[in-house]
Amino acid sequence: MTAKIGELRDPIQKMQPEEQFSCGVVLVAAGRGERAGQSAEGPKQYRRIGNRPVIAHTLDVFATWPGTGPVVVVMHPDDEALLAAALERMGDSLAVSVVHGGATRQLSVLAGLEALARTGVKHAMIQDAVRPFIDHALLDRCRAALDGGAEAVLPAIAVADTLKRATDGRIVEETVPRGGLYAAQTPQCFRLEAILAAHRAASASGRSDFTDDASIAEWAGIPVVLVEGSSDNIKLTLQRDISMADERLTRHALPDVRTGNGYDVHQLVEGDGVTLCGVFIPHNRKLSGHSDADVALHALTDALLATCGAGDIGDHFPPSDPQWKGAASRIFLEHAARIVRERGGVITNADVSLIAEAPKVGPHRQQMRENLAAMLGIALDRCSVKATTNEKLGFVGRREGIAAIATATVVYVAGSKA
Ligand SMILES: Nc1ccn([C@@H]2O[C@H](COP(=O)(O)OP(=O)(O)OP(=O)(O)O)[C@@H](O)[C@H]2O)c(=O)n1
Ligand SMILES: C[C@](O)(CO)[C@H](O)COP(=O)(O)O
Repeated sequence: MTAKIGELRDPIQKMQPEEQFSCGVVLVAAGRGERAGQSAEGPKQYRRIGNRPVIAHTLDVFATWPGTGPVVVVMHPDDEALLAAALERMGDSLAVSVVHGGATRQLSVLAGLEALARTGVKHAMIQDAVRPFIDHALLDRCRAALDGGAEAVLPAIAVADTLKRATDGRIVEETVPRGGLYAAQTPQCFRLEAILAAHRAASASGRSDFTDDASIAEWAGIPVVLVEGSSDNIKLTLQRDISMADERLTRHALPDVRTGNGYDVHQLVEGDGVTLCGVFIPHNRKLSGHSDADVALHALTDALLATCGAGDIGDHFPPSDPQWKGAASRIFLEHAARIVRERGGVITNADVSLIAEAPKVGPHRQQMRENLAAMLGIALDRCSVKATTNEKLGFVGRREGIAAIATATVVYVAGSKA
């Protein structure tokens, strides 16, 4: 993703034609994170949790949510390099622009809203960069309230602790009844025109100390509707919040191991040999197909694509396309491996079973495994080729065709785009 200060791409380009919802995001990230303390990685929004900057996790949630329109990131002028590095792996799924923030959160939000207003979107979600644990269900609840006509939507959770008021933080004065009290979260969502007018008015009247945007709406007389927040949606405020977030994403995260399977069959016709796992084996038949009909590589290509929901071989290489006539099937497998890697996948195993009465696979097995290892760029002991006859049963038994079954195992790294 490349974004320059002030640059903003057309927000509508991301929208489906039939989609009425047009909502941009203001992501405030211009704070100094003083309560969290100093760090070599920069202010808290750039600290690494789960091996990625906090802000990248937050942006990821919007990048994968279908309602997201243009995003304005509000940054501190000193953080240009930190932000550029954080955005580096985001890909092109978001239309991001960047503006400079102000001395308080309120002023930063105003700068973001002014930029977002230039895109023409109807709604704005205002989000703290330091709340990386928002989720799609929460965004859906906010969207439903906006779709229902709300001018201002506040995700919040009912206060669960008993509340005390104390004079100097040491001597309790009273217990505050907690009924009807809620802890405010972000994203706080608004009809853009309404919240921008409220923010401008607040600023013009000399106020710059509102700690959230719902309170500016309240101040301006805009009714604020509550939706259920999420107890996971904490704001990373102190060092211990950052440590806990890192622990949650790194140490306790299950490895994202995925398997995909693939199956393919090609007919045997008169010919002089078959190609299996890239090895040509002389034979009195050949496999018929649009490409070189390497049934093993086709099954493995499908298995790899299945680990990241990337469709099947026919989606990428339509049999109707003349350029694939007679093509070497390694092109298909290498393409699938590239897609997996681009999405953060590490291929850890490739297993192919061939089902054929003839020719004999055994003498070629080692070469086939070496071919797979080279095509996938992985170690030989992660590649397996097996063969069996079909005990003379069915179409394989009648030597009318050869079938292949493949299983791919891929580990996707935390924060990958798969
Ligand atoms: N002048 C400011 C202050 C805050 N924020 C942003 O508002 C969000 C919530 O603010 P907070 O947690 O208070 O962050 P900081 O102001 O950075 O923290 P601190 O008060 O500890 O310095 C953060 O994403 C922060 O980057 C901002 O964009 N501009
Ligand atoms: C906007 C906010 O995250 C809602 O809870 C919060 O008000 C930010 O507060 P801070 O004073 O900037 O930490």
